[in-house]
Amino acid sequence: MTDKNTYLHATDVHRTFGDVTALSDVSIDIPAGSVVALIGPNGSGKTTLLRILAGLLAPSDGEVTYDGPDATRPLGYLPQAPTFRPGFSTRETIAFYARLVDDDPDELLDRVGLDRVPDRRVEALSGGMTRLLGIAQALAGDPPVLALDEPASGLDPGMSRRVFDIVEALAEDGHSVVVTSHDLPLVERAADRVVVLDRGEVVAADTPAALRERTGGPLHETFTSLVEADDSVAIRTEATR
Ligand SMILES: Nc1ncnc2c1ncn2[C@@H]1O[C@H](COP(=O)(O)OP(=O)(O)OP(=O)(O)O)[C@@H](O)[C@H]1O
Repeated sequence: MTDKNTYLHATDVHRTFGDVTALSDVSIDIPAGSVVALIGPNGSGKTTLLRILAGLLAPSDGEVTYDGPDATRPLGYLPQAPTFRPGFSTRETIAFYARLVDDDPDELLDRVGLDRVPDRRVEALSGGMTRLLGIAQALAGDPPVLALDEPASGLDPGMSRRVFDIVEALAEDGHSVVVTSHDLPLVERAADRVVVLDRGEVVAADTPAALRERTGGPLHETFTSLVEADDSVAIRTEATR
């Protein structure tokens, strides 16, 4: 049975890469009007799950269903390392994406704080600015579901907060937002629900407050108590990439 206010469902998702199991029987719902944060150690399967949720990678088993409203663009996606075609300015780049979905490029740039550098070539943007342009691209067309892979990574504290403010505002507007992040204080502040992955499995899925109650301390303490202290999996799988 699916909740009609849940825009995206992943059911029993399993994904392998050769002999590496990246995800094992993962089931999660991404409700409308909320932020779901995927957290977990490096190599725990967050990006793989996000890409499967975004329809960019097929699960080896299980399924993902979109149950949101009809939309020109149902889902916006920010990759972990957004790249853009060199030789074009920030505004030309976002105008390309905006035109596809009848959106306003200047508003998109303004939303992510890039309105001051419309003429800068994309190859001259800093790492953080490139990420912000990626977020603007993901927002184009106002998709009901946003899947953002580490949107605040590499950003200064002010910009990180701004990005998470955008994330929260999107949820308040009724969007479904699923986000991966290693910034646990920001996750704790912004997420309605936190899914903790470890070695491809969901080891906890709850509200930040409920997770905090497990240890009585901040989210990073719960995180540490939930995930196994062993980096051998990440090292082993790195060799097969
Ligand atoms: N294309 C691939 N080929 C082989 N293994 C892969 C591939 N993509 C991911 N993996 C493996 O799947 C596992 C999960 O990787 P994933 O990138 O989803 O982790 P993550 O939680 O996003 O990590 P990080 O926090 O470092 O970004 C890792 O062990 C990784 O090495």
